[in-house]
Amino acid sequence: MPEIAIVGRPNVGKSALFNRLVGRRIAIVHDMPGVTRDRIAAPSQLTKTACTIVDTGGIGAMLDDGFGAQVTTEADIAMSTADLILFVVDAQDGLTTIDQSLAQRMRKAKGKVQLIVNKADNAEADAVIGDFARMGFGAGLPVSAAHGKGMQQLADTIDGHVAHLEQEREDAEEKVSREGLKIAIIGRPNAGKSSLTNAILKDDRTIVSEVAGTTRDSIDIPYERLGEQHTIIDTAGIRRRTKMDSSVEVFSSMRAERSIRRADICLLVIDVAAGVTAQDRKIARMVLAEKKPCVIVLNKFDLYHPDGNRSARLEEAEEHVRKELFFLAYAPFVAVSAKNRQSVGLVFEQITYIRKQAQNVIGTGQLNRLLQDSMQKYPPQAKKGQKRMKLLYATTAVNDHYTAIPVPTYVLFVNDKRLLAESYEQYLANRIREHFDTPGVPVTFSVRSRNNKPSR
Ligand SMILES: Nc1nc2c(ncn2[C@@H]2O[C@H](COP(=O)(O)OP(=O)(O)OP(=O)(O)O)[C@@H](O)[C@H]2O)c(=O)[nH]1
Ligand SMILES: Nc1nc2c(ncn2[C@@H]2O[C@H](COP(=O)(O)OP(=O)(O)OP(=O)(O)O)[C@@H](O)[C@H]2O)c(=O)[nH]1
Repeated sequence: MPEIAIVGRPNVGKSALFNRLVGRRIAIVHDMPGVTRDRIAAPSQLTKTACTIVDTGGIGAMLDDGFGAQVTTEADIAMSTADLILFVVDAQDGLTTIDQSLAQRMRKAKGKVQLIVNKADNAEADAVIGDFARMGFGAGLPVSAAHGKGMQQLADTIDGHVAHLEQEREDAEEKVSREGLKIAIIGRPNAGKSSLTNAILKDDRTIVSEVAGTTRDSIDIPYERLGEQHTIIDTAGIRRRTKMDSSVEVFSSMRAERSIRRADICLLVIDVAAGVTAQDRKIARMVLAEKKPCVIVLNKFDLYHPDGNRSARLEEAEEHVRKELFFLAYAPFVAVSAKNRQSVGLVFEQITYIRKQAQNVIGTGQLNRLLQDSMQKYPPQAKKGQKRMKLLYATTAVNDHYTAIPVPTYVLFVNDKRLLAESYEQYLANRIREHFDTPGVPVTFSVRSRNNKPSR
């Protein structure tokens, strides 16, 4: 559901406006540290379209170092999470320096900022409205939350914006259904990528050969499966030329990288008979770096201790692969024999399951509760002489454009990101994984604090 955030310095009337929009009379108090979205977000009652109104006021209160920092943090949260920001100023106070610094901060999100001039109760107030235009967000919409003035125009503005978003989403969905799921088949030369592609397509459109790196080029193969559109990106090796022998691996990893970027999901083909090699690890790291959904395909399983019992072999193979590719722990794996077209259906079972589970994006309220709860159970350790890491607020940012498999980034707003240890981040990631079953999709964080620019 689209999110409309109300941002502004203290006392401009954010709560009053919030209450108007959500149809509540009583003011909401923000006296709890670590307020979660539940207490400050509510469905809009005034608009035609369904959306959530979020009052950011109070989120930054935990910072206890002045409302300047508080308001800035709230604006940052709104910018990274909201679909539309209602930037509220006070017609009776006129333009203040805090308004101006907020404006400065929000300039990069200009397209989604709507200036609201509140407390425009009467004609006198209208006189100062022109001043606010200096901030660069237009003249602003004059309203009076206290008297209910301008509420219809405000509702119309929000509706207009939501309709625009809806159109964008529909266009993107249409594109996805047209193009289908883009599946990159990657792996080192000779792992069996072409064989897997053929097994999937059940014909011999690509040439399979005994020599490493024989396939001509990476190719996009559109095809339909059970009424669903897919595109297979077959990242084949390169033509083997004698003088190029030593660079075969370099070229193939460049190709792999390009394919990974374009894909919605990667099938990382491992020649299980040969074991995980340095090049497999390199390609796996590319998948992780691009934050792509992934299934590990253990190919040539027919050659892996063929006489042993299947489940024991599988267990052993899994142990090896998990150990070698520990950083790709989110990726489920399947053992197949592409050449014999064995178990190839399992690959699609995984893809379908991943796709289905990925549609359940965690709600902000749930996420905040889970993380606060996790932090209470096992609080972050403070190093000597250092502050303890505090989580102000967490939210989920799904990659901007609609994709077949959305990959969320968990945005954590903390007091100081330098206090967040990698092991602690891992702990939080594991908690998320435990509670929200999204196999095949990486759990990644973007950690922000007011002292530092976002870097992760
Ligand atoms: N005259 C007038 N007063 C208003 C209007 N809207 C809000 N107020 C008053 O302004 C004061 C602050 O309103 P709030 O809604 O609490 O402001 P806020 O921005 O949420 O404040 P913080 O919670 O401190 O961030 C209250 O005394 C409101 O009654 C308005 O449209 N006109
Ligand atoms: N035993 C066995 N051999 C396989 C299997 N899959 C592929 N192979 C063989 O492995 C070799 C390489 O297979 P390809 O599909 O050409 O591998 P590729 O990854 O596309 O190779 P490049 O084009 O070099 O990147 C061929 O000889 C295949 O017959 C399998 O499941 N079992």
